[in-house]
Amino acid sequence: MPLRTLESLGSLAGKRVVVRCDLNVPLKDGVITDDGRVRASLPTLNTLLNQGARVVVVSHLGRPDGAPDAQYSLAPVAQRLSELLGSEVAFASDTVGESATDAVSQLSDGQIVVLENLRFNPGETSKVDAERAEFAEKLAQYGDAFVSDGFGVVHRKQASVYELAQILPSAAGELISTELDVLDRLTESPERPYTVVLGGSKVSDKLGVIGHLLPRVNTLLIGGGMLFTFLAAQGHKVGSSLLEADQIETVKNYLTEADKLGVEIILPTDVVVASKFGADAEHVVQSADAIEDTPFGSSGLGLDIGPETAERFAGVIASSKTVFWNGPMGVFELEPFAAGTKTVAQALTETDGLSVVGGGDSAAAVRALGFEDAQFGHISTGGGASLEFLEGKRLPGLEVLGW
Ligand SMILES: Nc1ncnc2c1ncn2[C@@H]1O[C@H](COP(=O)(O)OP(=O)(O)O)[C@@H](O)[C@H]1O
Ligand SMILES: O=C(OP(=O)(O)O)[C@H](O)COP(=O)(O)O
Repeated sequence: MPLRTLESLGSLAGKRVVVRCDLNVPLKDGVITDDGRVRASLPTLNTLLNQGARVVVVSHLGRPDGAPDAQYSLAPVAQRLSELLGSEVAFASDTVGESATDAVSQLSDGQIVVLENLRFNPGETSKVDAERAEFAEKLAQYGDAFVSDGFGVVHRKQASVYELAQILPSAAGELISTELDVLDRLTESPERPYTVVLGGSKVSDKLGVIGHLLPRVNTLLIGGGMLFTFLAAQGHKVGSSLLEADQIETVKNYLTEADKLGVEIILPTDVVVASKFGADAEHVVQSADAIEDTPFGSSGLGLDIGPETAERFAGVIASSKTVFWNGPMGVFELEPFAAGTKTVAQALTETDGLSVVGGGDSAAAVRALGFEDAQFGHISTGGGASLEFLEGKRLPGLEVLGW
């Protein structure tokens, strides 16, 4: 079934429309360091505002624990949205309380409010269906219709993504439609060789997709926080690096399966090992099979792929016809550990084939390192979401919109 698009909702003039965006932007000391996801939400919001809808924006930011936590407030995001729209954006200091109710009731046609972080409420991410449904009912009181446009969360079965879409007349926004157009090209008949580059820190989330990706790709390049579980699976010690010890057996199976399928999984041969997590840490380039043999011993932690690995990855990317990349190769936010991510990004900009970068931090990384969006085939706002899409999974946030 085709995805229900905005047009299916008819004219929304004068109607209250709840819009689920993914405004989960990186923040440093309360300042947005990359506003890509806010910009990506503009087409749908402008379409609705121009129609004269009363727009109620909901989003999560970070992973707070189901209770208010000032460091995850959406207030700076509402401010940035106002600057980008060039008009006033109201902000409610709660999600379904008095402030939200007042702010929504005061909206006139063509006006917009951002409600506080959805994940300040335990119902949003609850594992109990009835709790999510109850929270969705509360959100539904603010809308006559629902537009789902947070592509980065369509793989999450959460109240504002799934249950809310079942309560109100609902459709996908323009961002979701655009994202799916590009990602469809990667799933239907990707030009080969097809390479997927994986890194980042959401290791347990993303290790799970590898099994499903293996039959679809020619080569997998593994960097970022994910690489240490692979090294451990090969029997190497990884010091204090990020490690998912309970995934080691699964990773061993991936390595065997890849052999059977003739898929190459390329692991780093060298790693940048640091004395601690910080920009001022001492650091050395070390062979990936001897991470603990540095002056930092078992307290050393791998924070980037090494230069030999980065060059090897760049070579594979250059000779690929389709490349999808999710997850920075290292802690790019700290200058000493940004080189691997930069080399990989540069290689993607130089490939003749289709290059797609996915993920909030990956997109932020390429921009922070000085690349332009136009140098890539597509920059997706969703990392986990696009990976799960590419592995052929049914995504709850899309299924509920008819897909
Ligand atoms: N070796 C590493 N150890 C710890 N964190 C890492 C490492 N490599 C990359 N990261 C971190 O991964 C984070 C991004 O991961 P993730 O959220 O999975 O990516 P995305 O948002 O693009 O999907 C970045 O903040 C980066 O600092
Ligand atoms: O940043 C996000 O995903 P991504 O890091 O996979 O791109 C989305 O906002 C989803 O956030 P979540 O992984 O906390 O559900």
